[in-house]
Amino acid sequence: MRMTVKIAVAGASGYAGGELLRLLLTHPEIQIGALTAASSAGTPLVQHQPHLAPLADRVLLETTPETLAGHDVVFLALPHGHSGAIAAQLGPDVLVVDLGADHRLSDAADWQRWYGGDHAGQWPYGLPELPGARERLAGTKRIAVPGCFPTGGSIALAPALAAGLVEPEINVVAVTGTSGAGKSLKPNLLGSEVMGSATAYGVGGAHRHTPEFAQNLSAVAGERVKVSFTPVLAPMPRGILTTASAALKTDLDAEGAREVYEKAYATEPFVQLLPEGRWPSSASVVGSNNVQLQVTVDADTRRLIVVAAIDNLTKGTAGGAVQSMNIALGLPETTGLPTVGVAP
Ligand SMILES: NC(=O)C1=CN([C@@H]2O[C@H](COP(=O)(O)OP(=O)(O)OC[C@H]3O[C@@H](n4cnc5c(N)ncnc54)[C@H](OP(=O)(O)O)[C@@H]3O)[C@@H](O)[C@H]2O)C=CC1
Ligand SMILES: CC(=O)N[C@@H](CCC(=O)OP(=O)(O)O)C(=O)O
Repeated sequence: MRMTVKIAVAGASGYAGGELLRLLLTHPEIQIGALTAASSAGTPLVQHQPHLAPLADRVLLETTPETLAGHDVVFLALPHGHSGAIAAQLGPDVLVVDLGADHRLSDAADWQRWYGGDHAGQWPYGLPELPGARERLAGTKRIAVPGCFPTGGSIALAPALAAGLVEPEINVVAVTGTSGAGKSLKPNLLGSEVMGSATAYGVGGAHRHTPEFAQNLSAVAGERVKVSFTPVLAPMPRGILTTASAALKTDLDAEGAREVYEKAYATEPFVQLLPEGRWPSSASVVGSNNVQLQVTVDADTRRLIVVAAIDNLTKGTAGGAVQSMNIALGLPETTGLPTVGVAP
Protein backbone atom coordinates (compact mmCIF):
# COMPACT_ATOMS: atom_id res chain seq x y z
CA MET A 1 0.00 0.00 0.00
CA ARG A 2 1.36 3.45 -0.92
CA MET A 3 1.58 6.16 1.71
CA THR A 4 2.64 9.79 1.42
CA VAL A 5 5.10 10.79 4.06
CA LYS A 6 5.73 14.52 4.36
CA ILE A 7 9.26 15.29 5.50
CA ALA A 8 11.26 18.36 6.54
CA VAL A 9 15.04 18.71 6.55
CA ALA A 10 16.77 21.07 9.00
CA GLY A 11 20.31 21.73 7.81
CA ALA A 12 19.33 21.42 4.15
CA SER A 13 22.22 23.63 2.97
CA GLY A 14 24.84 21.25 4.44
CA TYR A 15 26.46 18.11 3.05
CA ALA A 16 24.36 15.66 5.05
CA GLY A 17 21.12 17.56 4.30
CA GLY A 18 21.99 17.65 0.61
CA GLU A 19 22.63 13.91 0.44
CA LEU A 20 19.42 13.25 2.32
CA LEU A 21 17.47 15.25 -0.26
CA ARG A 22 19.22 13.49 -3.16
CA LEU A 23 18.01 10.16 -1.76
CA LEU A 24 14.55 11.35 -0.75
CA LEU A 25 13.89 12.77 -4.23
CA THR A 26 13.90 9.18 -5.55
CA HIS A 27 11.91 7.74 -2.62
CA PRO A 28 8.42 6.89 -3.88
CA GLU A 29 6.60 7.52 -0.60
CA ILE A 30 8.14 10.90 0.23
CA GLN A 31 6.84 14.42 -0.22
CA ILE A 32 9.48 17.06 0.50
CA GLY A 33 8.22 19.85 2.77
CA ALA A 34 10.15 22.55 4.66
CA LEU A 35 13.89 22.93 4.10
CA THR A 36 15.66 24.99 6.74
CA ALA A 37 19.08 26.38 7.69
CA ALA A 38 20.67 28.99 9.96
CA SER A 39 22.65 31.83 8.33
CA SER A 40 21.59 30.55 4.88
CA ALA A 41 17.88 31.01 5.67
CA GLY A 42 16.26 33.20 3.02
CA THR A 43 18.65 32.08 0.25
CA PRO A 44 17.72 29.69 -2.59
CA LEU A 45 18.54 26.02 -1.93
CA VAL A 46 20.10 25.81 -5.40
CA GLN A 47 22.82 28.22 -4.27
CA HIS A 48 24.02 25.52 -1.83
CA GLN A 49 22.88 22.34 -3.58
CA PRO A 50 23.09 22.95 -7.34
CA HIS A 51 22.84 19.20 -8.02
CA LEU A 52 19.29 18.98 -6.61
CA ALA A 53 17.60 20.16 -9.81
CA PRO A 54 13.99 19.24 -8.89
CA LEU A 55 14.23 21.53 -5.84
CA ALA A 56 15.58 24.51 -7.77
CA ASP A 57 12.59 26.68 -6.81
CA ARG A 58 12.98 26.17 -3.05
CA VAL A 59 14.08 28.84 -0.59
CA LEU A 60 15.60 27.93 2.78
CA LEU A 61 13.56 28.80 5.87
CA GLU A 62 14.71 29.46 9.41
CA THR A 63 15.04 26.43 11.68
CA THR A 64 12.24 26.82 14.22
CA PRO A 65 9.61 24.49 15.73
CA GLU A 66 7.04 26.42 13.64
CA THR A 67 8.72 25.89 10.24
CA LEU A 68 9.29 22.21 11.11
CA ALA A 69 5.68 21.66 12.30
CA GLY A 70 3.13 19.75 10.22
CA HIS A 71 5.47 17.05 8.90
CA ASP A 72 5.42 13.28 9.47
CA VAL A 73 9.21 13.07 9.61
CA VAL A 74 11.76 15.75 10.54
CA PHE A 75 15.43 15.14 9.74
CA LEU A 76 17.88 17.18 11.82
CA ALA A 77 21.17 17.53 9.93
CA LEU A 78 22.59 20.15 12.28
CA PRO A 79 25.96 20.53 14.01
CA HIS A 80 26.42 18.56 17.24
CA GLY A 81 24.65 20.01 20.24
CA HIS A 82 21.89 21.71 18.22
CA SER A 83 19.40 18.84 17.82
CA GLY A 84 18.44 18.24 21.45
CA ALA A 85 16.65 21.56 22.04
CA ILE A 86 14.77 21.62 18.74
CA ALA A 87 13.79 17.93 18.95
CA ALA A 88 12.28 18.50 22.39
CA GLN A 89 9.86 20.99 20.80
CA LEU A 90 8.66 18.75 17.97
CA GLY A 91 6.06 16.67 19.78
CA PRO A 92 5.82 12.93 20.35
CA ASP A 93 3.93 11.99 17.16
CA VAL A 94 6.45 13.19 14.62
CA LEU A 95 9.31 10.87 13.66
CA VAL A 96 12.53 12.80 14.41
CA VAL A 97 15.71 11.50 12.77
CA ASP A 98 18.83 13.10 14.22
CA LEU A 99 21.90 12.91 11.98
CA GLY A 100 24.05 14.60 14.62
CA ALA A 101 25.59 13.03 17.70
CA ASP A 102 23.18 14.42 20.32
CA HIS A 103 21.21 11.22 20.94
CA ARG A 104 23.77 8.49 20.21
CA LEU A 105 25.47 7.94 23.55
CA SER A 106 23.81 6.23 26.50
CA ASP A 107 26.22 7.55 29.11
CA ALA A 108 25.79 11.21 30.14
CA ALA A 109 29.40 11.25 31.41
CA ASP A 110 30.64 10.17 27.97
CA TRP A 111 28.59 12.96 26.39
CA GLN A 112 30.07 15.50 28.81
CA ARG A 113 33.61 14.31 28.21
CA TRP A 114 33.52 14.12 24.42
CA TYR A 115 31.01 16.83 23.43
CA GLY A 116 30.18 18.93 26.52
CA GLY A 117 26.88 20.54 27.50
CA ASP A 118 23.67 18.84 28.59
CA HIS A 119 23.11 15.22 27.58
CA ALA A 120 19.92 15.03 25.50
CA GLY A 121 19.39 11.32 26.23
CA GLN A 122 19.75 8.24 24.04
CA TRP A 123 17.47 7.28 21.13
CA PRO A 124 17.23 4.00 19.16
CA TYR A 125 20.41 3.76 17.10
CA GLY A 126 20.11 3.80 13.33
CA LEU A 127 22.46 0.99 12.40
CA PRO A 128 20.03 -1.81 11.46
CA GLU A 129 22.85 -4.29 10.85
CA LEU A 130 23.67 -4.46 14.58
CA PRO A 131 21.96 -7.22 16.58
CA GLY A 132 18.53 -6.14 17.91
CA ALA A 133 18.60 -2.76 16.14
CA ARG A 134 15.72 -3.46 13.77
CA GLU A 135 13.44 -4.39 16.67
CA ARG A 136 14.29 -1.12 18.43
CA LEU A 137 13.76 0.94 15.27
CA ALA A 138 10.41 -0.57 14.26
CA GLY A 139 7.66 1.93 15.07
CA THR A 140 9.97 4.33 16.94
CA LYS A 141 9.42 8.10 16.79
CA ARG A 142 13.07 8.95 17.50
CA ILE A 143 16.22 7.77 15.69
CA ALA A 144 19.87 8.60 16.38
CA VAL A 145 21.83 8.16 13.16
CA PRO A 146 25.38 6.82 13.80
CA GLY A 147 28.59 8.72 13.14
CA CYS A 148 30.22 7.90 9.84
CA PHE A 149 33.27 6.15 11.33
CA PRO A 150 31.31 3.96 13.78
CA THR A 151 29.08 2.85 10.88
CA GLY A 152 31.88 1.19 8.89
CA GLY A 153 33.87 0.06 11.93
CA SER A 154 30.92 -1.46 13.79
CA ILE A 155 29.74 -3.39 10.73
CA ALA A 156 33.33 -4.58 10.22
CA LEU A 157 33.75 -5.96 13.73
CA ALA A 158 30.31 -6.95 14.99
CA PRO A 159 30.29 -10.52 13.59
CA ALA A 160 33.71 -11.33 15.08
CA LEU A 161 32.78 -9.99 18.52
CA ALA A 162 29.33 -11.59 18.50
CA ALA A 163 30.93 -14.96 17.70
CA GLY A 164 33.65 -14.51 20.33
CA LEU A 165 36.44 -14.83 17.77
CA VAL A 166 38.59 -11.94 18.98
CA GLU A 167 39.85 -10.31 22.15
CA PRO A 168 37.88 -7.20 23.21
CA GLU A 169 40.68 -4.82 22.24
CA ILE A 170 40.22 -3.43 18.78
CA ASN A 171 42.40 -1.32 16.53
CA VAL A 172 40.67 0.80 13.87
CA VAL A 173 42.33 3.01 11.25
CA ALA A 174 39.93 4.78 8.88
CA VAL A 175 40.77 6.89 5.86
CA THR A 176 38.10 9.51 5.22
CA GLY A 177 37.14 12.02 2.56
CA THR A 178 36.83 15.70 3.39
CA SER A 179 33.00 15.96 3.26
CA GLY A 180 32.96 14.17 6.62
CA ALA A 181 33.98 17.49 8.14
CA GLY A 182 30.93 19.36 6.81
CA LYS A 183 30.84 22.51 4.70
CA SER A 184 32.00 25.16 7.14
CA LEU A 185 35.30 26.81 6.28
CA LYS A 186 38.36 25.37 8.02
CA PRO A 187 41.98 26.07 7.05
CA ASN A 188 42.98 22.39 7.24
CA LEU A 189 40.31 21.61 4.62
CA LEU A 190 41.54 24.09 2.02
CA GLY A 191 42.37 22.45 -1.30
CA SER A 192 46.03 23.42 -0.97
CA GLU A 193 46.26 21.69 2.41
CA VAL A 194 44.38 18.51 1.48
CA MET A 195 45.42 17.85 -2.12
CA GLY A 196 48.36 15.48 -2.45
CA SER A 197 48.53 14.64 1.25
CA ALA A 198 47.02 12.24 3.78
CA THR A 199 46.96 13.44 7.40
CA ALA A 200 46.23 11.58 10.63
CA TYR A 201 44.22 13.50 13.23
CA GLY A 202 42.52 12.81 16.56
CA VAL A 203 45.31 10.28 17.26
CA GLY A 204 45.80 8.52 20.61
CA GLY A 205 42.20 8.03 21.66
CA ALA A 206 41.29 11.69 21.08
CA HIS A 207 38.51 11.34 18.49
CA ARG A 208 34.93 11.75 19.75
CA HIS A 209 33.78 8.63 17.91
CA THR A 210 35.83 6.45 20.28
CA PRO A 211 33.02 6.10 22.89
CA GLU A 212 30.47 5.43 20.13
CA PHE A 213 32.58 2.56 18.79
CA ALA A 214 33.02 1.19 22.30
CA GLN A 215 29.30 1.47 23.07
CA ASN A 216 28.29 -0.39 19.89
CA LEU A 217 30.91 -3.11 20.12
CA SER A 218 30.55 -3.70 23.86
CA ALA A 219 26.82 -4.30 23.37
CA VAL A 220 27.55 -6.83 20.63
CA ALA A 221 30.30 -8.60 22.59
CA GLY A 222 28.47 -8.63 25.91
CA GLU A 223 31.63 -7.35 27.61
CA ARG A 224 33.58 -4.10 27.67
CA VAL A 225 35.38 -3.58 24.38
CA LYS A 226 38.27 -1.11 24.18
CA VAL A 227 38.85 0.67 20.87
CA SER A 228 41.96 2.47 19.66
CA PHE A 229 40.83 4.62 16.74
CA THR A 230 42.92 6.64 14.26
CA PRO A 231 41.24 8.66 11.50
CA VAL A 232 43.19 9.77 8.44
CA LEU A 233 42.05 12.64 6.21
CA ALA A 234 42.63 11.87 2.52
CA PRO A 235 42.34 13.98 -0.62
CA MET A 236 38.93 12.72 -1.77
CA PRO A 237 35.51 14.37 -1.40
CA ARG A 238 33.65 11.36 -0.04
CA GLY A 239 34.20 7.83 1.21
CA ILE A 240 35.69 6.00 4.19
CA LEU A 241 37.98 2.98 4.04
CA THR A 242 38.21 1.33 7.45
CA THR A 243 40.78 -1.27 8.47
CA ALA A 244 39.89 -2.95 11.75
CA SER A 245 41.89 -5.61 13.51
CA ALA A 246 41.94 -7.57 16.77
CA ALA A 247 43.87 -10.48 18.29
CA LEU A 248 42.27 -13.86 17.68
CA LYS A 249 41.14 -15.92 20.65
CA THR A 250 41.44 -19.19 18.74
CA ASP A 251 43.49 -20.65 15.89
CA LEU A 252 40.88 -19.63 13.34
CA ASP A 253 42.08 -19.35 9.73
CA ALA A 254 40.95 -17.01 6.95
CA GLU A 255 38.43 -19.54 5.65
CA GLY A 256 36.85 -19.94 9.08
CA ALA A 257 36.63 -16.18 9.53
CA ARG A 258 35.01 -15.83 6.14
CA GLU A 259 32.38 -18.43 7.02
CA VAL A 260 31.39 -16.43 10.11
CA TYR A 261 31.03 -13.23 8.07
CA GLU A 262 29.14 -14.96 5.24
CA LYS A 263 26.64 -16.29 7.73
CA ALA A 264 26.31 -13.02 9.64
CA TYR A 265 25.60 -10.90 6.57
CA ALA A 266 23.91 -13.42 4.23
CA THR A 267 20.59 -11.56 4.25
CA GLU A 268 21.77 -7.98 4.73
CA PRO A 269 20.65 -5.93 1.72
CA PHE A 270 23.48 -3.40 1.91
CA VAL A 271 26.44 -5.46 3.15
CA GLN A 272 28.47 -6.86 0.29
CA LEU A 273 31.11 -9.39 1.37
CA LEU A 274 33.48 -9.38 -1.59
CA PRO A 275 34.72 -12.56 -3.25
CA GLU A 276 37.89 -13.96 -1.71
CA GLY A 277 41.01 -12.02 -2.62
CA ARG A 278 39.20 -8.81 -3.61
CA TRP A 279 39.51 -5.80 -1.36
CA PRO A 280 37.08 -2.94 -0.77
CA SER A 281 37.75 0.50 -2.21
CA SER A 282 35.95 3.69 -1.28
CA ALA A 283 35.40 4.61 -4.95
CA SER A 284 33.24 1.52 -5.47
CA VAL A 285 30.53 2.68 -3.08
CA VAL A 286 30.33 6.38 -3.94
CA GLY A 287 26.67 7.36 -3.99
CA SER A 288 25.48 3.90 -2.90
CA ASN A 289 24.23 2.71 0.47
CA ASN A 290 26.44 -0.37 0.30
CA VAL A 291 29.15 -1.48 2.68
CA GLN A 292 31.88 -3.41 0.90
CA LEU A 293 33.59 -5.85 3.24
CA GLN A 294 36.50 -8.28 3.19
CA VAL A 295 37.89 -10.35 6.04
CA THR A 296 41.05 -12.38 6.51
CA VAL A 297 43.49 -13.63 9.13
CA ASP A 298 47.10 -12.50 9.52
CA ALA A 299 48.48 -15.90 10.51
CA ASP A 300 51.86 -14.63 11.78
CA THR A 301 50.43 -12.05 14.20
CA ARG A 302 47.25 -14.09 14.83
CA ARG A 303 45.03 -11.11 14.12
CA LEU A 304 41.69 -10.85 12.38
CA ILE A 305 41.74 -8.12 9.72
CA VAL A 306 38.54 -6.64 8.32
CA VAL A 307 38.38 -3.92 5.67
CA ALA A 308 35.16 -1.98 5.02
CA ALA A 309 34.32 0.73 2.50
CA ILE A 310 31.35 3.07 2.79
CA ASP A 311 30.31 6.41 1.41
CA ASN A 312 30.33 8.63 4.51
CA LEU A 313 27.43 10.69 3.19
CA THR A 314 25.28 7.73 2.07
CA LYS A 315 25.53 4.66 4.35
CA GLY A 316 27.58 6.78 6.77
CA THR A 317 24.83 9.39 7.23
CA ALA A 318 21.88 10.07 4.94
CA GLY A 319 21.45 6.54 3.58
CA GLY A 320 21.54 5.10 7.08
CA ALA A 321 18.98 7.71 8.09
CA VAL A 322 16.59 6.77 5.26
CA GLN A 323 17.10 3.03 5.89
CA SER A 324 16.23 3.53 9.56
CA MET A 325 13.26 5.77 8.70
CA ASN A 326 11.92 3.05 6.39
CA ILE A 327 12.07 0.53 9.25
CA ALA A 328 10.42 2.94 11.70
CA LEU A 329 7.58 3.64 9.26
CA GLY A 330 7.09 -0.03 8.33
CA LEU A 331 8.20 0.55 4.71
CA PRO A 332 10.44 -1.94 2.87
CA GLU A 333 13.89 -1.21 4.29
CA THR A 334 15.59 -0.68 0.93
CA THR A 335 13.09 1.83 -0.48
CA GLY A 336 14.77 4.84 -2.10
CA LEU A 337 18.28 3.56 -1.43
CA PRO A 338 20.79 2.95 -4.23
CA THR A 339 22.98 -0.16 -4.18
CA VAL A 340 24.79 0.90 -7.33
CA GLY A 341 27.75 3.26 -7.10
CA VAL A 342 29.17 5.84 -9.51
CA ALA A 343 32.40 4.96 -11.29
CA PRO A 344 35.05 5.95 -12.12
N1 LIG B 1 29.29 14.99 6.69
C1 LIG B 1 29.25 13.73 7.08
O1 LIG B 1 29.85 12.84 6.46
C2 LIG B 1 28.47 13.35 8.28
C3 LIG B 1 27.74 14.25 9.03
N2 LIG B 1 27.05 13.83 10.12
C4 LIG B 1 26.35 14.80 10.96
O2 LIG B 1 25.35 15.50 10.26
C5 LIG B 1 25.24 16.81 10.79
C6 LIG B 1 25.40 17.80 9.64
O3 LIG B 1 26.69 17.64 9.10
P1 LIG B 1 27.14 18.28 7.73
O4 LIG B 1 26.02 18.34 6.79
O5 LIG B 1 28.37 17.58 7.32
O6 LIG B 1 27.50 19.78 8.19
P2 LIG B 1 27.47 21.11 7.30
O7 LIG B 1 28.34 22.05 8.01
O8 LIG B 1 27.76 20.79 5.89
O9 LIG B 1 25.96 21.59 7.40
C7 LIG B 1 25.41 22.05 8.61
C8 LIG B 1 23.98 22.49 8.37
O10 LIG B 1 23.41 22.91 9.60
C9 LIG B 1 22.96 24.26 9.49
N3 LIG B 1 23.17 24.91 10.77
C10 LIG B 1 24.33 25.29 11.35
N4 LIG B 1 24.11 25.80 12.58
C11 LIG B 1 22.78 25.77 12.76
C12 LIG B 1 21.91 26.19 13.82
N5 LIG B 1 22.40 26.72 14.93
N6 LIG B 1 20.58 26.01 13.66
C13 LIG B 1 20.10 25.48 12.54
N7 LIG B 1 20.85 25.07 11.50
C14 LIG B 1 22.17 25.21 11.62
C15 LIG B 1 23.79 24.85 8.37
O11 LIG B 1 23.08 25.94 7.82
P3 LIG B 1 23.82 27.28 7.27
O12 LIG B 1 24.15 27.02 5.83
O13 LIG B 1 22.78 28.32 7.43
O14 LIG B 1 25.03 27.49 8.13
C16 LIG B 1 23.85 23.66 7.41
O15 LIG B 1 22.65 23.53 6.70
C17 LIG B 1 26.35 16.96 11.85
O16 LIG B 1 25.83 16.72 13.13
C18 LIG B 1 27.31 15.88 11.45
O17 LIG B 1 28.07 15.44 12.50
C19 LIG B 1 27.00 12.52 10.49
C20 LIG B 1 27.69 11.59 9.81
C21 LIG B 1 28.50 11.92 8.65
C1 LIG C 1 36.80 14.38 7.90
C2 LIG C 1 36.16 14.68 9.22
O1 LIG C 1 36.45 15.67 9.84
N1 LIG C 1 35.25 13.82 9.62
C3 LIG C 1 34.52 14.01 10.83
C4 LIG C 1 33.55 12.89 10.98
C5 LIG C 1 32.21 13.42 11.26
C6 LIG C 1 31.09 12.45 11.12
O2 LIG C 1 30.84 12.02 10.07
O3 LIG C 1 30.42 12.05 12.11
P1 LIG C 1 29.60 12.93 13.15
O4 LIG C 1 28.19 12.90 12.79
O5 LIG C 1 29.84 12.36 14.47
O6 LIG C 1 30.15 14.32 13.03
C7 LIG C 1 35.41 14.06 12.07
O7 LIG C 1 36.41 13.37 12.13
O8 LIG C 1 35.02 14.74 13.01
